[in-house]
Amino acid sequence: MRGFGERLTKVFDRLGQLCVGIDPHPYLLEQWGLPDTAAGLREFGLSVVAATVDGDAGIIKPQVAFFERHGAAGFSALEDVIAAARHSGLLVIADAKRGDLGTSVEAYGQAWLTPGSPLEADAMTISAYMGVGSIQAPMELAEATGKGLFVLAATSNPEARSLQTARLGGGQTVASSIVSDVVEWNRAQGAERVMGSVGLVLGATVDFADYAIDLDSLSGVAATPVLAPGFGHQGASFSDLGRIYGAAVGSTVVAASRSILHAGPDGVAEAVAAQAAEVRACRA
Ligand SMILES: O=C(O)c1cc(=O)[nH]c(=O)n1[C@@H]1O[C@H](COP(=O)(O)O)[C@@H](O)[C@H]1O
Repeated sequence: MRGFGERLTKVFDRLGQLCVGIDPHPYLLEQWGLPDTAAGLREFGLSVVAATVDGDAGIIKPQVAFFERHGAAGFSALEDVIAAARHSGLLVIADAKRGDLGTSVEAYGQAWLTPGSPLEADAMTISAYMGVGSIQAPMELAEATGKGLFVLAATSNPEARSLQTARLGGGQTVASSIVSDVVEWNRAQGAERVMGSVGLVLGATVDFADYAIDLDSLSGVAATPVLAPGFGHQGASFSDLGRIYGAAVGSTVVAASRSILHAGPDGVAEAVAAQAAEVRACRA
């Protein structure tokens, strides 16, 4: 069985590093001429999946919260969107940002990472702010099922800064302690891997020096993948990819949602194609 890190490497090689976010904000639905209902979200999501395939990008990231607003019908729409994406060969990162402990977080992991489950994705976002040890069960599940996780470390929202740069007893920042635990996990799973399956969320709007995050530690054997939101609407530019991510740029999933989706139903495939090409060019 191929691990998530290996599958991600293959997508990077084939199509590049752009990840298209599926964030069906009510204002976007209106702009797209769709109702803010589960049916509207289904149509929106399926259109973005088709545009991602047409625009030659390989990864999508549905924002679960927008679907959850519509309860069971919203989850049913999300199941259809994820299934269509996976059927088209896209890698799906469920942006669920779940965080819990013990058997509860284990169940969240099972919901998104178990092969054959209704919401089966390729990876999910997860919070370790109850301690990295609290997400041990989904980390083990991801390894066992060939799935991936992206653990929130230095998030793109400015209000996270004071918490995530706080220093622990040993002097490490909270964010850098999450980074080192995850890097260690990937190395412990086997040095023969090009890329590990447990990644980190490191926002593109963040100054990692301020967070005392050592980007060099993410590269090398069993590199730690990075999920990088913050481009476009939140202010970061693809042209700064190398400056922002340094040694980790080769293992970075470059995520953009509103800056693509605002192109509307008629322009979204073109917007995906343009941004995917721009990311490839910045990495060339
Ligand atoms: O986990 C995420 O994807 C995430 C982490 C983070 O630090 N910042 C962040 O913006 N995100 C998500 O990335 C998406 C950003 O959307 P845009 O700002 O429209 O590109 C939203 O779905 C956010 O919830």
